[in-house]
Order: sequence, then C-alpha cells, then structure tokens
Amino acid sequence: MPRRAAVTAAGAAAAAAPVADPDAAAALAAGDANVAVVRPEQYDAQLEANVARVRGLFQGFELPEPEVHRSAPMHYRQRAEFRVWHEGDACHYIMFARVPGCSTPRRFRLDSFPVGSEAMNVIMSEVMAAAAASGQLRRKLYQVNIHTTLSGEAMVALVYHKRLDEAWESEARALRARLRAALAERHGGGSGSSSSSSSSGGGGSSAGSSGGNGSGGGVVHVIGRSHKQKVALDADFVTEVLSVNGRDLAYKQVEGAFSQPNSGVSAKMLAWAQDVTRGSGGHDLLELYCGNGNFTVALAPCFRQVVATEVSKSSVEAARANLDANGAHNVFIARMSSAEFTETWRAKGTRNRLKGLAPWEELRLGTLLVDPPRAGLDDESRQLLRDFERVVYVSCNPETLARDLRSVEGSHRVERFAVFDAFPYTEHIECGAYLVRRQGGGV
Ligand SMILES: C[S@@+](CC[C@H](N)C(=O)[O-])C[C@H]1O[C@@H](n2cnc3c(N)ncnc32)[C@H](O)[C@@H]1O
Repeated sequence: MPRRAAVTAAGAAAAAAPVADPDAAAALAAGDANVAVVRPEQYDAQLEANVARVRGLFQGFELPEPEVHRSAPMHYRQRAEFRVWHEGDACHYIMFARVPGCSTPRRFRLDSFPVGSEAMNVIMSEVMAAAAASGQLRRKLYQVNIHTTLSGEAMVALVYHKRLDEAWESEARALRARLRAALAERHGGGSGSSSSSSSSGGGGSSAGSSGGNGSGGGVVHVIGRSHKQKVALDADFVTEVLSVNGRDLAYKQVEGAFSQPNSGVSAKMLAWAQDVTRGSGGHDLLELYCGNGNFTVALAPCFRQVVATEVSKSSVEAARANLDANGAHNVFIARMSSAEFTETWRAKGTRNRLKGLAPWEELRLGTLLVDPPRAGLDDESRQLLRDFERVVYVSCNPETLARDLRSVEGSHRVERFAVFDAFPYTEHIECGAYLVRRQGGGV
C-alpha cells in the first residue's frame, strides 16, 4: 500500500486527515500547491519533473549537467504560516490551493502539515487545542506562524485582529508552557514546562540535541502580533545550527524576517557555495541580498574580505549578530538596496551607509554572490554581473535566473549548475549557478 503522509504525519495530529474531504484531497493532489497531501513514493518523479522543467528553461543555453541536491521527502519545512478559520466557537487551520477547473483558489481545512517538521506538527495541534479551550487565545486569531529549527528551538507567532492585553498575555504564557512540555515530552526530555526564558538569548549557538528534521527539544517562544503591536513573551528569534562541511554554523533567525525554510537543503546550498568558491582566499567577495548572513557566515572564511548588502533592517541586524557569533570579522555589511549599491559602485561614489568601507581601489572584489527574491535582478544589478570575474547566482526562481544569465551569455560561461530541491511537491525549486568570465569576455 502506498505510504501516504496523511497517516504518518506527526503523532500530534495523527487522527486527522490533512484535508477534510477526499475529493478535495484528490483535487489538491492534482493541483500545484500540493503540500497538504504528500506521497513520498512520488518524490523521485516530482524531482525529475522539476529538473526537466529547469533544463527546458535553459534550452539552447550552454549549461553543464545539473548537480541535483535532494531534500528529505517529508517534514522538510522548518517554517510555515497558517490562516485560521472560525466557525462559531470553533476554529481550525486552513490553506488555499488552486484546483483544476476553478479560477480562484479553494479553501481547505488543514489539521496537519506533512511537509512541516515534526515539531511544527506538534505545535499546530497544541495551539489549536489551546485555542479551543481559551477564548482569549482564540478570539480574532487570524494566522499562526510556526518556525522550528534543526537545533531543537521553536517560535510561534499568533496574529490577531484585536489589541493584545494582559489577559491575553497570561493565556499565551500558559500556551508557551504547554508547548514546551509537549515538545520536551515528544523528545523524551522531562517536563520542559518551566516558563524560564530562552536558552538562546544573544544569538550564539544553542544547538539542541535533536537531529534530522526539526524536532523540538522544549525551547519555544510565543509572540503575539496585532496591528502596530508586537508582544514577545521572551525572545523573538530562534537559533538554527547548520552543519556545513564539518563545521557547525549558528544562525539567529528573527520572527518575520526571511530565512531559508528548508534547513537541510540550506546546509547543502552553503556547502556547494563553499565548494565552488574554494581557492578565493586572495580576493574579496561582494554579496547582494545577504539576508541574515546565511551565505556570508559560511563564505567569510573563504575570502580575504566580504562586502555584503541587504535592504531589511531586521535581517541586517541578525546578519551582524550571526557574523559575530560565528567569529567572522572580515565582513562589512551595509543596509542598502541592491540598486543603490550598484549605482554607487559603478560610479565609485560614496554614501553614508558605506562609511567605514575601505576605498574602492583597495578592494579586490573578484567574486559576486547574488541571492535575489523571485523577481530576480533589477536592471541595474543585472549590469553588475558583467563587472565580475566570477559570479555565484543563487535563485528561487529558475525563470528569472534564465533571463538574467542570458544577459551575460556572451561574457560568462556557466561552469557549475546545481538544483536544490528546497520545496518538494511544489513547482518551486532553488538553483545555483557558478559563472566564470570567458577568455576575452571583457567588461
Ligand atoms: C531569497 S532572500 C535571500 C537571503 C539570504 N541570502 C539567505 O540565504 O537567507 C532575498 C533577500 O533579499 C532581500 N531583498 C529584497 N529586495 C532587495 C533589494 N532590492 N535590495 C537588497 N536586498 C533585497 C530580502 O530582504 C531578502 O533578505
């Protein structure tokens, strides 16, 4: 009998089917947001289909054979957001998914999330049980954002359409104790119900004992959010620990800021980036879209110096903490958009936010790393590709990647190309391209 994730999902929601009615499940299975009903036996086929699609996008383009990096087939996602649906005094999670024949996405009940980490599934179930028992927690609850880590930490943000007061806070504290106990119990690690604050205050490593797929070990933070209001009972971040080429790297991941959702695959992306840039020690790296310093921390030891930019304030703060926590002291980070940086760099100009950076002529920026959002590079930043001998382009959208790489086809060749299966059972896939300037492919 084929193994269906619906029945093997975390013990937390074992009794519940992931989608309320079988027709909906079947429709979802045919749709492209199919993460509520997962068939691990189809993992290889779905990956092959996505790799074939990527190859198709690069047709006619000189591309080396893609290196394919697999995901865990189940429980691979460390973070996810769930909308909440209310019916009288009851509520449940829902998701919207496209269904063949329907012009608008349909709403489905969701009681577990097989692609989410096991800890996430425990938390989903406990939060709903707590909401059923507490009007304070339940009323006007709009969304639940769950973030877990391979290191055994977790963070839950409850998003409301109401002002949060002391009565809510008191119930949220009880929920936190309940979550800590449930995760510790699942982990076989005592009651874990103490309401003592996080073991992770400070951004350093707090690697837990869990392995594999984001199992919680009892460290859980609860956050309430409402219009112009944020209540963090203790910390508003978790510390993820990724093992990359034999070294543990600790990452502060802040609530609401970008972090890679599939930690297992993220570690593979970092190892690949180290591999392609090996031997770069004599020169400097420019990194655009550095986020919380995910690649920066991993690559800093491979370069003489790194200049990194990112537009989000909370991500820049997290990146600085992460560089410190991992002993990377050769990085200059500026909070700037990629277009602002590109304009300044091309004009060899100055800006307040670049104060402290060595003069341009002292920098040996030979490698560029970009990891833009789905839209890919803007027109200015695309021009920048031509200025570099070597480019590492990480992309969550192969279509914009293909567009951007075609723009430097004459000057650069793709020496390595990798596909990272960060989002199994969806149409999304992450890619990495390593470009080297062609002989005579002048600036
Ligand atoms: C796909 S994420 C990659 C982040 C990071 N490299 C990582 O691996 O976690 C893209 C990042 O680009 C940032 N970003 C979006 N638009 C930007 C822009 N115009 N200029 C600079 N950064 C931008 C986002 O805040 C986000 O952190």
